[in-house]
Amino acid sequence: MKTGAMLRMLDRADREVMKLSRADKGAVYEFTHKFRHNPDNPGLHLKSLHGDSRLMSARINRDYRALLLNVAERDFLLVAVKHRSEVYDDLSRYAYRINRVTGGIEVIDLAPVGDSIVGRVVSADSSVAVPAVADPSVVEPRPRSQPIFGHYSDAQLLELGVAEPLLPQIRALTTEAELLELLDRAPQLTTDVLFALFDGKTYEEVRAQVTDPVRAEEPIDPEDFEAAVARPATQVTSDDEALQAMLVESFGRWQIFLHPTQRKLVERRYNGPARVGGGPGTGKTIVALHRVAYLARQLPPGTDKPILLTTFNRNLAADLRTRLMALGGEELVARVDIVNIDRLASRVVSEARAGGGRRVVNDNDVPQLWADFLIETGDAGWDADFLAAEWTQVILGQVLNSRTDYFKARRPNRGRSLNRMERDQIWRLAERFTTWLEGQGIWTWRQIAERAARLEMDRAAASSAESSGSRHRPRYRHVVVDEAQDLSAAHWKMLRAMVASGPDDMFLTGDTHQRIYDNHVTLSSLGINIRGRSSRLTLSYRTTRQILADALQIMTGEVYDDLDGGEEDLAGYRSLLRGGQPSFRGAATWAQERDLLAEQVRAWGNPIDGSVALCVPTREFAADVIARLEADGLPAVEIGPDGPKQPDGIHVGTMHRFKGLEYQRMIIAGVSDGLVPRQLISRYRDTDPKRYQRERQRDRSLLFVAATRARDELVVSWHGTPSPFLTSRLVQRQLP
Ligand SMILES: Nc1ncnc2c1ncn2[C@@H]1O[C@H](COP(=O)(O)OP(=O)(O)OP(=O)(O)O)[C@@H](O)[C@H]1O
Repeated sequence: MKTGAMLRMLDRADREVMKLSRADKGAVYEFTHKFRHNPDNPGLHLKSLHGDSRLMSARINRDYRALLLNVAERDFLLVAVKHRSEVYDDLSRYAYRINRVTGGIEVIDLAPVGDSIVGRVVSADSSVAVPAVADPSVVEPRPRSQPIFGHYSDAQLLELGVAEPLLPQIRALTTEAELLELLDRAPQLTTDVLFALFDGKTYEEVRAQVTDPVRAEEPIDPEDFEAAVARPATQVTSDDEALQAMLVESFGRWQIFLHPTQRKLVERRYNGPARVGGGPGTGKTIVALHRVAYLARQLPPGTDKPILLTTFNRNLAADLRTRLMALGGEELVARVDIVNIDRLASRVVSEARAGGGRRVVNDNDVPQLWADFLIETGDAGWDADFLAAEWTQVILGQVLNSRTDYFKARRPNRGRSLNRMERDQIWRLAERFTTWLEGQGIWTWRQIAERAARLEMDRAAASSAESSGSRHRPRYRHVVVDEAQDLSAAHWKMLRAMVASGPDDMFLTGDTHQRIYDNHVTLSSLGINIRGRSSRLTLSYRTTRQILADALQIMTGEVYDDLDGGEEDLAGYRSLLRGGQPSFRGAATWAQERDLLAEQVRAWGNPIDGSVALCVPTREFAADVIARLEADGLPAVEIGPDGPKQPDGIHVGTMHRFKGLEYQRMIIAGVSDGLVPRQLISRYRDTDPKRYQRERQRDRSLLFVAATRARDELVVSWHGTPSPFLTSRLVQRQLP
């Protein structure tokens, strides 16, 4: 006779468990272990409850009881952990239903709105105002008695996925405070739909952006709990190890509970390269990590590393390693090559001994090197900046083989066109420049990427020419790339050559709105065809709705690409988290602005636990801010190329350094005209308008990235005239 049982935990229950004392958490773990072994163990007191026929309770310890849904024979779902005094009192307060849209199991708290003390105090205040348009920062008064969702029929709300048992309460909502109270405990899809409608989205927009992405593909039987528990919309954990990590060790919810949209992307079989886009904080990196774990689970056993996980820079690669370790431990990490893209290229080059012992110089130095070269060789007539960009982006960037290739090359985003004679001159100059660099024993990361791409393409060609049993197998079975928007064409060519074309070969995550290095590519022209396999995440897990709305203002009027020649926007980008409005503060001078910063940090209680960061446009400003904080006796920690030098202290860094980081509170300072965007790009305004546009967009993205690192609070400050990226609506909110 079989004595064991399946026991899964619903994501909602884990929130309750996390609030328990260490000893009680331990008891929950013991309980789940025992229960799985034998639910009929008399010590567990498993029994049915009144109310819902599937609802049962079992004893965790003296004080706590587990509420379980019996989804099928010997198959249980832990839906809540309650103090024994609450278990019998409160049963009618909760309903357990299968959502007719997603097919997932939802726990619905039916407590009346206005029951909480906060709810009563706030909703009694008739001056409460509610926003009526897409920007939650815009507040317009609404008469107290008008129902908020009066324009929508029950059928419409249900079609959007709102939980049916909540309809009477939703109908009665008349104030924002009541809505917020209800949404605090409503199922996630209900919250998401109601917020979106409340923010002024149309019914059709909400259906397309919020509901459709989580809609189950098959028809839903609202009584079939066994099918429901297996759907991605029921966020559960089932294995002991995950549960133990949750209960005993510190863990991130992302390690266990994926949003249904995220899970679908992770577990899908793709017929070729796939791409996941989406705004900041929507969990693209999380999806990339889970995708790696998912792919690793399908691999035959071995000790090799058939999966490559790469990203743009060093600190992000280090962060991926840490998070992958948290997700799957040593066993998973052992099967994955985690390396940033430049280091990968440099490894390929050293393996082939193609580096010739040259020292690598920073790509930012290339314009100066070109200028030196032109002076030394007396070649007038060409602008060093122009040549530097043409060399890096077109000649090296596209891995052009010959002058003939260069004659034919497309030069997207490069501004002025070049005739054949000019191309001939540039090609020859580039050849001489390369020799000149070599003579000095130096080369650039761009050159390394180009060399590595060439080596890998040759390797792939050799392997396809050889018969089976070839020495040259593709390096990887799967390639997963995070921050894909920042890779250059040469990087893509190298990666393409490292993995054989086929199902699940490449998985890319990234957001072109966050492109902060000047790399623009069309993937299909590089042999990476993502057509029909491109998806987008839209729900931010990081930033509040208020921060997000202001960050989106920064992006006003700009057009972004989809890495494949088309356009992409942030439609549907939203958050369910709430907080205060970001503050905007202007000062007359930089010295006064620094005082403002110090005052703000003081107002936050001078927290030095690494939860606060200050972001500035240049290194000089960073040095000034560090000095100012230190004058106040505060430990300031610079964010270097490998991330913050220490976890504690107040972190200070330039905008570029903030990619991939997250802070509870952030100040972005020096957001002044002439600094953001950088003054020096104005020289391209007339001479090279396309370049001007590109550089301006890049600076805008830097500010957007910085603004979306803040989880709870954001302050933006400037001195003199504010940056043109701050719309008048934002500047008008300036504090005195
Ligand atoms: N399913 C989830 N459950 C809980 N937290 C999540 C989930 N998905 C993402 N997060 C959290 O949201 C935050 C942002 O996630 P992540 O870094 O993956 O976003 P991203 O889209 O890569 O952001 P960016 O584009 O800004 O780099 C992280 O703190 C992450 O832990």
